[in-house]
Amino acid sequence: HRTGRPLEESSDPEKLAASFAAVLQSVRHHASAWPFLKPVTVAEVPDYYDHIKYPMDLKTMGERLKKGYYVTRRLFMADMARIFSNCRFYNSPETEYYRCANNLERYYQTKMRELGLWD
Ligand SMILES: COc1cccc2onc(N)c12
Repeated sequence: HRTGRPLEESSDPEKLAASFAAVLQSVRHHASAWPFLKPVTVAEVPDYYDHIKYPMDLKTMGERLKKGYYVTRRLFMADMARIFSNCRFYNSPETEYYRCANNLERYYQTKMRELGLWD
């Protein structure tokens, strides 16, 4: 639960980064996060980068967070959405990957709402 001013009004970048870190941490620990924990390798998927021009993963997001890249909600939400859209673009709907993307995205949105970061 949340206390104090609604987060979306807080312009405090440190508070925002702390909230993004909390969302990222819980998303990383979700059972459906395993395909997204680190970049897809060419070894695993030789043609992946012929199809996916803007790859993203949770490890890269953690690095960006540490570097202070996520100065707005929009930047954080764009990278997270990219993880799911890449997965649903590359994989067919009946695959385990596609199901993981949908499950994890639902959980992510719930966490964002809990922190007053959604809409
Ligand atoms: C290990 O992750 C994968 C392996 C194979 C295809 C994939 O599409 N999206 C992924 N995250 C993925």
